[in-house]
Amino acid sequence: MMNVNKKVVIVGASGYSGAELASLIAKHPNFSLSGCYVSEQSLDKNKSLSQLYPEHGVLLDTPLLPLTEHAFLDINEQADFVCLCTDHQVSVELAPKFLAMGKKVFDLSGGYRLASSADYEQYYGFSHPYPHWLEQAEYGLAEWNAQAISQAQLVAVAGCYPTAALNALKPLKQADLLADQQVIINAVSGVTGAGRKASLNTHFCEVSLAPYGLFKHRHTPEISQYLGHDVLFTPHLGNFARGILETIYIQLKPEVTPPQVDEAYQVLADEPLIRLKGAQLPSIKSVAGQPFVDIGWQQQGQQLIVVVAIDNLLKGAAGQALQCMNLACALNSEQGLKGAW
Ligand SMILES: NC(=O)C1=CN([C@@H]2O[C@H](COP(=O)(O)OP(=O)(O)OC[C@H]3O[C@@H](n4cnc5c(N)ncnc54)[C@H](OP(=O)(O)O)[C@@H]3O)[C@@H](O)[C@H]2O)C=CC1
Ligand SMILES: CC(=O)N[C@@H](CCC(=O)OP(=O)(O)O)C(=O)O
Repeated sequence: MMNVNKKVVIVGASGYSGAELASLIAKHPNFSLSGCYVSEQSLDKNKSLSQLYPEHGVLLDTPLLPLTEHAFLDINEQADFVCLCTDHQVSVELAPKFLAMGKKVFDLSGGYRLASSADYEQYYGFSHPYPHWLEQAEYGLAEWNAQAISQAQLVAVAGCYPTAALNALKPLKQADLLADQQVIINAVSGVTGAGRKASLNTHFCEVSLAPYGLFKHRHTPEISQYLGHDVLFTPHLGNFARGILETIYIQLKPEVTPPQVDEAYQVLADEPLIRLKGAQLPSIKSVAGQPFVDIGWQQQGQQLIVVVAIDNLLKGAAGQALQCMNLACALNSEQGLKGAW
């Protein structure tokens, strides 16, 4: 094993993706946690992570520090990598500060994922203040952009729904099997996808199974941009804690045969965190709490239905962020992930 030892800071460590990432870092042979931060006003400041997440026990007996001016000085001195597990606009403002210190930044939000400033206005509701960094950011879709991720100073870790959709669709696009029609993606996410903060939509008594964000969800341009194909994406919130399942409806080009589709997926056959299921269809149960992407498909004539499942907090957030950090250190991207399951 290479002699790598990187000190990692997590900002937003009390949130669902931040705590998951802290737990992965604490167990990783080449990384150590050098600081876990929350906002200056946080109700959780100075609590320990294990107080909030007792399931992690002493492993995360580390304090949640407020991100004060002094904290920035500490981070400048101590950290190699900074992971932002914060809301988009918080990440947009924080990233340039850490980049100016020369840190490598791994942003789990959507703040640096899209190429177009106009898309930020339309889908995120703000005008992007740092187009220079937007241009520099590399998209953190580990299996598809490893070389760029390994060199980048700013990695915009891919979104949860896009991670599932892109791994399911890019093999078909790359093999030129998709007809021109829009691809239709129906997705269901568990409630941890909405983060830890309280809101009426995620209240236990309110959660059911319901669609949201029709035509305007911010993951529509993210999937289209990195697939190079139009998609109609509809997310749903389901009444379970974690996991994403997407059912994807595809019109294939004329004459495309099932063996050609099977062959297209072989591009992912050697990826340690991707499990190709063929005609066996994935479910949330087989991926929840695990770092994998499960992909299954069935074809009838020129219609293809692909079903893909991931855990939103692992492959959809913290697990993929860890893959990107591994790539930045020339480690195997699954280091600290695969052996644990
Ligand atoms: N949950 C998921 O499945 C996924 C989430 N993401 C993205 O990752 C990011 C985090 O998501 P998630 O973990 O769900 O969010 P949470 O709401 O669970 O956590 C947000 C964290 O940010 C902290 N925080 C808020 N404001 C600030 C600030 N100004 N400075 C420092 N820390 C701050 C919060 O603590 P406090 O408010 O107490 O300060 C908390 O620790 C988001 O951008 C989300 O879109 C990406 C993929 C999947
Ligand atoms: C269930 C739920 O609310 N999910 C979130 C998406 C999860 C997420 O955090 O989005 P990013 O991957 O872009 O960061 C949503 O639809 O806004």
